[in-house]
This record gives sequence, C-alpha cells and structure tokens, in this order.
Amino acid sequence: MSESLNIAVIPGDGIGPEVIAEAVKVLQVVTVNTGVNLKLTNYKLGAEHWLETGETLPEETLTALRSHDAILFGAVGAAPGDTRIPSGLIEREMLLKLRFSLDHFVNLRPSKLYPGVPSPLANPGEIDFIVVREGTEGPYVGNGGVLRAGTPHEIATEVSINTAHGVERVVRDAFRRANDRPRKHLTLVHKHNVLVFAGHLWRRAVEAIAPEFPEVTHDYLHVDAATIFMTTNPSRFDVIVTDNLFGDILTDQAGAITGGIGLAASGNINMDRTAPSMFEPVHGSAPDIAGQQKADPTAAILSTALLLDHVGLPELARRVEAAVEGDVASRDEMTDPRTTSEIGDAIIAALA
Ligand SMILES: NC(=O)C1=CN([C@@H]2O[C@H](COP(=O)(O)OP(=O)(O)OC[C@H]3O[C@@H](n4cnc5c(N)ncnc54)[C@H](O)[C@@H]3O)[C@@H](O)[C@H]2O)C=CC1
Ligand SMILES: CC(C)CC(=O)C(=O)O
Ligand SMILES: [Mg+2]
Repeated sequence: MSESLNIAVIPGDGIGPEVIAEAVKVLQVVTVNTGVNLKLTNYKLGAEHWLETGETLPEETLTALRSHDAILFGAVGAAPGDTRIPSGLIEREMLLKLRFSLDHFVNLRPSKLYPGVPSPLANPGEIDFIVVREGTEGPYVGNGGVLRAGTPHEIATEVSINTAHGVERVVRDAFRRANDRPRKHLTLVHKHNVLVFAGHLWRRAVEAIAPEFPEVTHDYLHVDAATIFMTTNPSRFDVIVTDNLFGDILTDQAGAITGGIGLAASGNINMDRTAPSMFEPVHGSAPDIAGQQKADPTAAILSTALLLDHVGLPELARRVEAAVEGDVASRDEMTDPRTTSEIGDAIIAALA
C-alpha cells in the first residue's frame, strides 16, 4: 500500500541550506521502497529572501504551507553585525509568525547523550530528558514598545503573555509525555519568586493537572537553579516544561552538554493537528561557519526522525535515529574532520 508524504522544505539562511540538504537526502533514502510516496516542495524564505524581495512571510505562502503534512525547516537570520537587515525582523515576522500562525504550542526538544558522544561535563552520567517549551506565548509575542525613543528617558517594554489556555495545554502535554516515559517525572521551570503573575499561573496549572496523571511525580526549579543542575546533575531531569524564553535558553545549554548544538533536534508541534507541524534543528543560521561545509547536519537529520514520528512512521524514525547513533558513537566531536555532506553521507550509508 502506498501513502503520500507531502513535505514543505524551508532551507532558510546561513548553514540552513547546507544541513537541510543532508536531511532531505536522509528522508529520500529512508522512504525508498517503503510504500511512502515522498513529495518535497521547496519554499524560499528568510533573510536572503527578504533582501531579494522584501517579503518576510506572505499570506499566500502561509496558505500554501498549510497544505503540507509537515514542514522541514533549516534556520533563518542574519549575522548579528549585518546592518542591511533590521534585527529581529526575520525571526519575528517570518519564523515566529509561522510558529504562531500554525499554532505550534509544543516546542519539543529532546536531549540525549548518545553512547560514545563526548560531553563537556566531567561526569555527565546518563542524560535523557525532553524539554517541552511553550511555543506560542511568553515574551516572544511582540507585545511591547518604546516610549521616548532615543532620549535618555527611553522606556522599552517586552510583555510576557501567558494565558490559562496556553499554559494548561502545554502543561497537560508535558504530563502526558512524562506519563509515557519510564521515569514519569516532570519538572516545571520558571521564576515564580520574581515573575509572580506568570509564575503562579504556571504553578497552578501544574497543580491542577497533576491529579490527571497520578503516576507522574513533579517538582519545581527556578530557571537560574535549573541551569546549575543542567551542568552538575542533568540526570535528574526527565521532562521539563517551561515557557518560551526559558525553554529557548535552556535548550541551547542542553544541546551543549549532550555533544554540541549540532546534534540538538526539535519539533514545533500543533498537537491538535489543525495545521502542519514544523521540524528544525535547535541551532540558528550560524553565519560564522556558513558556506564552509563545517556545520554538523545531525540536528537537522534527527529533526527528520521527529517529523517521521509525528506523521505516523515511527519505524522509519527509529531507523534514522539508529543510523545517527551509529555514526555519533564513532566520532570525536572536537576533531571530526568531515564536511557537512560527508557526515550526511555516512549517516545515509548506515541507513542503507
Ligand atoms: N530557528 C532559527 O531559525 C534560529 C535562528 N537564529 C538566528 O541565527 C543567527 C545566528 O544566531 P546565533 O545566536 O549565532 O546562534 P547559532 O545557533 O546560529 O550559532 C551559535 C554557535 O553555534 C555554532 N553552530 C550552530 N549550529 C551548528 C552546527 N550545526 N554545527 C556546528 N556548529 C554550529 C555556530 O557556528 C555558532 O558558533 C541569528 O540571526 C539568530 O537570530 C538563532 C536561533 C534559532
Ligand atoms: C530565533 C528565535 C526566534 C528562535 C530560537 O532561538 C529558538 O527557537 O531556539
Ligand atoms: Mg534558540
């Protein structure tokens, strides 16, 4: 029986196209002779596209993206010093607009130290946790502004929006995921000792939903303390649920302790399936190494495993993950001399 898999591909900027080229090859190889009819449609979006066209995310592109089963995304954004592009324009008007419009309320970021992968921690222990980061609210919604701009009395605000609906649905999702894992433990990370209004909403949501999951234990950490434990005892984490900003920061740290940001995958998931979910590496466009074949494509490749899981092809997802696991076990991150496409090819060879 053949089934179609209709994927939108947004390579983006910087290393985005380099890592996505490898992820696409993996998708093509893993679906061969499986009865899955893979259809890929490329969309040009990002900082370079804006420079060429002045477009960030046109409505017709958004409408077209909605017709796909899922989206594979590289990374967007210019180098911090690139004055041709207003800071934040592409991130907000393109990437975040996409996540918000497609209601990607679960930003799923698994962190696993695969066997044989060196960690910068002296005693990393077993690291295998997931971060469930809220994806549509928090300080990223663009609620703010500037008063008395350019004067010594300038006031800039960036308001964090947290709704009961938004918090409850992501907390419930995190409990569900914890319930499905062997350790069944959830940690809420926030800063309710200072951010009392939002923090208390998150705490109340956890307390209200906990009885639905009697087997799941839960605890709480302030975000500053969470960064300590992520360095000193990451094994204590199983499922972390947190807001958009804290989750963004913690997951770069989580990537660093599990072998590097080049291995960290993510999914922006619409759990209600009212729009396609989007899968992308945790990292950005890495302008410092772009165009040099220095980027590690593993995060993008592991993101295809999350995509395959989401579209109901878990056996193919496991094959991709196993191929990655085999490859990373044999490398030394510090001295891996391979190019982006050589790493992709090695993972593909392991798949075959
Ligand atoms: N989802 C997205 O599209 C994201 C976009 N960005 C954008 O990307 C641009 C650069 O942001 P940065 O803060 O520098 O973060 P970044 O993640 O692009 O780079 C941070 C550091 O990690 C390294 N790195 C990143 N990915 C790598 C890979 N696959 N292999 C090897 N090394 C890798 C880079 O070379 C750099 O030294 C900015 O315009 C930012 O707004 C940042 C994060 C996420
Ligand atoms: C560039 C931001 C909008 C996103 C980001 O850093 C992330 O999602 O990890
Ligand atoms: Mg980030």
